[in-house]
Amino acid sequence: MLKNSQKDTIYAQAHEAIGAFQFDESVVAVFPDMIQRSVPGYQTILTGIGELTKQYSQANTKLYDLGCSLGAATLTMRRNIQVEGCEIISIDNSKAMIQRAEEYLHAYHSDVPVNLKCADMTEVPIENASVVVINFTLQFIDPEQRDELVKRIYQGLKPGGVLILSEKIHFEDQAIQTAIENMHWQFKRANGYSELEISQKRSSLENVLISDTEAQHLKRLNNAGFTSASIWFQAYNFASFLAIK
Ligand SMILES: Nc1ncnc2c1ncn2[C@@H]1O[C@H](C[S@+](CC[C@H]([NH3+])C(=O)[O-])CC(=O)[O-])[C@@H](O)[C@H]1O
Ligand SMILES: O=C(O)C(=O)Cc1ccccc1
Repeated sequence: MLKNSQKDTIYAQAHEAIGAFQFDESVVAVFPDMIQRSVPGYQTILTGIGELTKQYSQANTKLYDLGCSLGAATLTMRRNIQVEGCEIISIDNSKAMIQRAEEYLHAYHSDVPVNLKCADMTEVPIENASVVVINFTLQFIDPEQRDELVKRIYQGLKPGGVLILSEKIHFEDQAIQTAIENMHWQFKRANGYSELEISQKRSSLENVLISDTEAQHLKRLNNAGFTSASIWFQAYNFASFLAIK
């Protein structure tokens, strides 16, 4: 039986001390609601991942969803593969996420095999890949490990393969940062989050979600070997990059 997703009220009550944000069972239970109400453009990005999968998946290759959570990107990739012999490898290091993702993915039939694994994405080999998706997860990886991971992805991609990387970003210019961060908080208020919920979640993400700027991302992609790389979608401080090998 597929469990229904619940409304996110995790930070609705006042807490004396706010612990570091974790992808545990309580977050898993509310995750679809949480991400939808917190990330502007999330649905549009999933649609774009489907379109790019249609364009760039190559026959007899692997597609990766690194930091898959409940498998939302995996599902849209799986629906859009139109070539033979593909396999999707979906990785998350939260056991609670992977268990629930199994239920979601088995709820729909598909001929494309999905290999769901509970593992650290920095330790998973990437090989014979046509499409690699990292949808809002590089931001949770130790900044010192990011360059190496993106390099390994470049090396594991076939010529003509793509990396789709979505991230919360910040801005070098403090006035721009303040303006755009305020727009994000306004988006959350409009989606029913209270001031208390917004500020407590913000504290819990400190030192957990460590964002880069657009320039840092593009430099990392270029240094890894990608000569074609650009933002293809942005809503406030949430951006998605496309890098083509
Ligand atoms: N080292 C790691 N290795 C593997 N997974 C990790 C690691 N660190 C964190 N995670 C996992 O990365 C996911 C990030 S959520 C991705 C949304 C999804 N992509 C979506 O399209 O719905 C984004 C967000 O919550 O902002 C969580 O499930 C973590 O357990
Ligand atoms: O909620 C936020 O402020 C975010 O930055 C996005 C987010 C969404 C889901 C889990 C963690 C962070």
